[in-house]
Amino acid sequence: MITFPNAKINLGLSITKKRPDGYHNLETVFYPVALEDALEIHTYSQEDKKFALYHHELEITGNPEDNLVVRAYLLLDKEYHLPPIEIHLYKHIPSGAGLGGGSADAAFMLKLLNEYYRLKLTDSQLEVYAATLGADCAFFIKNTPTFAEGIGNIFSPISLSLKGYQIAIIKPDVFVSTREAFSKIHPHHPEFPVKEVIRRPIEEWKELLINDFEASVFPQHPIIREIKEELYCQGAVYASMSGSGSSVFGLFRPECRIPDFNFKEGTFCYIGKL
Ligand SMILES: C[C@@](CO)(OP(=O)(O)O)[C@H](O)COP(=O)(O)OP(=O)(O)OC[C@H]1O[C@@H](n2ccc(N)nc2=O)[C@H](O)[C@@H]1O
Ligand SMILES: Nc1ncnc2c1ncn2[C@@H]1O[C@H](COP(=O)(O)OP(=O)(O)O)[C@@H](O)[C@H]1O
Repeated sequence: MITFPNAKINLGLSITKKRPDGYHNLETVFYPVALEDALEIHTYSQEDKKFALYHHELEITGNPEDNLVVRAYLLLDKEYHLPPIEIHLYKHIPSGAGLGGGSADAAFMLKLLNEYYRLKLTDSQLEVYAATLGADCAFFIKNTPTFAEGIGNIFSPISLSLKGYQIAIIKPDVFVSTREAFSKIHPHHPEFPVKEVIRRPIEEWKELLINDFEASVFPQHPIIREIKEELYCQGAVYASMSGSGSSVFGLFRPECRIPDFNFKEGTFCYIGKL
């Protein structure tokens, strides 16, 4: 059985408070994007080991047992004693991009196992499992535009549709550590709360909708700021870094002709429709 975990972007991201447990409270809108990995599982005939993971295309660092799809499988296996499985992960969403690719893979693995082995878990139950795998992982269970607060795990649905808009996602060949990005933030409540700005016309977002990580990440990696500026030069109605970086997305009106970008070699570029 096969499924297609998709990326997300952050529309606005305010870091409001450092918590006693070291994590931070934040406010953001997660919006799904059709940039997809492919994830396939089969029951494994060789019963001497629990799983075999094969990944294809983009590289993922780390040991197989640390891969989030494996962690998702082992989490459900602990409760439901699943058969051994063979996993094929075709990676198209760049890692460490602020696009939530690892979290999407994990959430889609939970949904896939639920269907394949008829576990009859509800979305709410799947969200509880997903939340243990990563702060933004549970978003991908329902996978609809969502306002997130708390550590990024308390959700309320929002009615926001960007249907018809085009999106460009550009990721330069630089790595931003989420943990390090948080350590450079001075938390504060925003002048214009994300939840309110998002209800305004998209033309107003450029001045009002802010990703707090940009202020700390741009000075260290000027290339990310340059990409954002280029997206505005090319006609984006709104552009921003996603999550803690290092990708930047630009939203373009349906009728806008997106040019062929000419970024440095090693830069990831995706153009699609919302
Ligand atoms: C901050 C966001 C916004 O979208 O960044 P991106 O991952 O998308 O870039 C996400 O919520 C991230 O979610 P996720 O990537 O799952 O975070 P985790 O693995 O749980 O945490 C990585 C590290 O970031 C820090 N962290 C994470 C979330 C949070 N609310 N406060 C934190 O301080 C912690 O130091 C933690 O060890
Ligand atoms: N299935 C997976 N896909 C991508 N990264 C994974 C996966 N499993 C574990 N990881 C690890 O998670 C880290 C963060 O990846 P990812 O979630 O894609 O980035 P981000 O949180 O910036 O959106 C990577 O450095 C990688 O080592």
